[in-house]
Amino acid sequence: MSLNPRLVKESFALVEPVAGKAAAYFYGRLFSESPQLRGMFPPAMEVQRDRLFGALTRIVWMLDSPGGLAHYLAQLGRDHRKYGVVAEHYKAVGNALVATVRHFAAEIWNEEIEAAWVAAYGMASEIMIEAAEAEAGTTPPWWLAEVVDHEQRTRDIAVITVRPSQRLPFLPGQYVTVQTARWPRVWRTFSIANAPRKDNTLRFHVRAVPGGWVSSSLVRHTRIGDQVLLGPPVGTMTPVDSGRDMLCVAGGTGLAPLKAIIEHVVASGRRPHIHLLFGARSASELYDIQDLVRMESGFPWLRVLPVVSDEPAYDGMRGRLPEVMERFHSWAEHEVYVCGPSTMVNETVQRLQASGVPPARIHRDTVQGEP
Ligand SMILES: NC(=O)C1=CN([C@@H]2O[C@H](COP(=O)(O)OP(=O)(O)OC[C@H]3O[C@@H](n4cnc5c(N)ncnc54)[C@H](O)[C@@H]3O)[C@@H](O)[C@H]2O)C=CC1
Repeated sequence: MSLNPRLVKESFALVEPVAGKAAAYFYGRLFSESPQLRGMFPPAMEVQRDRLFGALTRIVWMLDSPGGLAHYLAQLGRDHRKYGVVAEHYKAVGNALVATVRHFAAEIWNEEIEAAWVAAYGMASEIMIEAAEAEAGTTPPWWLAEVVDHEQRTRDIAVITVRPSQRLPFLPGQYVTVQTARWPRVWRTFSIANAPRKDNTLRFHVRAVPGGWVSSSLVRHTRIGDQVLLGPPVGTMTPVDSGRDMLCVAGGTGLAPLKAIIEHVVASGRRPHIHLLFGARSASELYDIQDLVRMESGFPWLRVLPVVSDEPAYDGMRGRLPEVMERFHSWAEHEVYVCGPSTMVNETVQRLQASGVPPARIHRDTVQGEP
């Protein structure tokens, strides 16, 4: 059996347009064949279904770039330790996955395509299992952390500081999954908003989104002294030490990882010029501006530029972030970091590329928020 990315992609193209149905079919197969696995998943499966497809789509489209894929799969494998996943569970998942693609790509299905899927899944699961096993014994599958600070910055946004009971090593710009006592087995991702600290604390910028179980629980129902669980750090938007000046474009709580990156650069002793565009819908939503102004006054090479999009009376820089960004000089020589709502990130990245910033100097990450 050999890897055949073309056959996998061609058959997956028939599944993608019916992603919702396919995910439901997949979990139906999985739980009917292995009912003991149901308890590992949250009671409500909607977000889980989207995640499955998000990950699967990413894997399928990355099959031609083995280096990036292996890195992604290794992170995924390490992250899955927190669910209690062990090697034998992968077989059940593989069977359900192949059955699902066979069902939805029935019109073109043949032995060759089946072999391509079995080979691709075998390769992917092997990398995930090996990465997970390599960490067993040295790194915990998840960390217990105590909430040591909870600042309500707006009605919906809180800045929360936690201290894990064991050291949690991470790189500035990475994110972790968080589980609260209120919603067992429901994990949501949040970026760590600080560079690694001696006291081992981590900060999160959390907006309670409508229908967001974990975010609402963190913003509205969590108090100092409460405990949360954290998954291992993941993400590839980390600072590049190229010596170039930097542009950071932050939409709302997408500020979190960019603040960690800036904190890291400031502490490194390097002196690049950093422009931080921090966008919010209204002035009152510029929830971290005081902290940022403090950072700016301690590091003269940092310029914080608050931008407000939806408040005509705002007495400062107004407009949509991707457009405001273009009012300045060219960013073609900068290292650029972008984070926020996905539509904002996509448009910002497109405009940067169109204006001549090479893709390799544009750094972004795809963090899945709630709901
Ligand atoms: N909390 C965290 O740790 C992290 C959050 N994120 C993501 O960041 C986002 C933050 O959301 P909110 O704070 O609710 O932001 P928001 O909806 O309040 O918007 C923040 C800024 O982005 C701009 N914006 C929003 N949609 C836009 C669009 N379609 N085109 C151009 N500009 C647009 C707004 O004008 C505003 O300046 C979420 O999608 C979240 O998943 C990403 C990484 C980490």
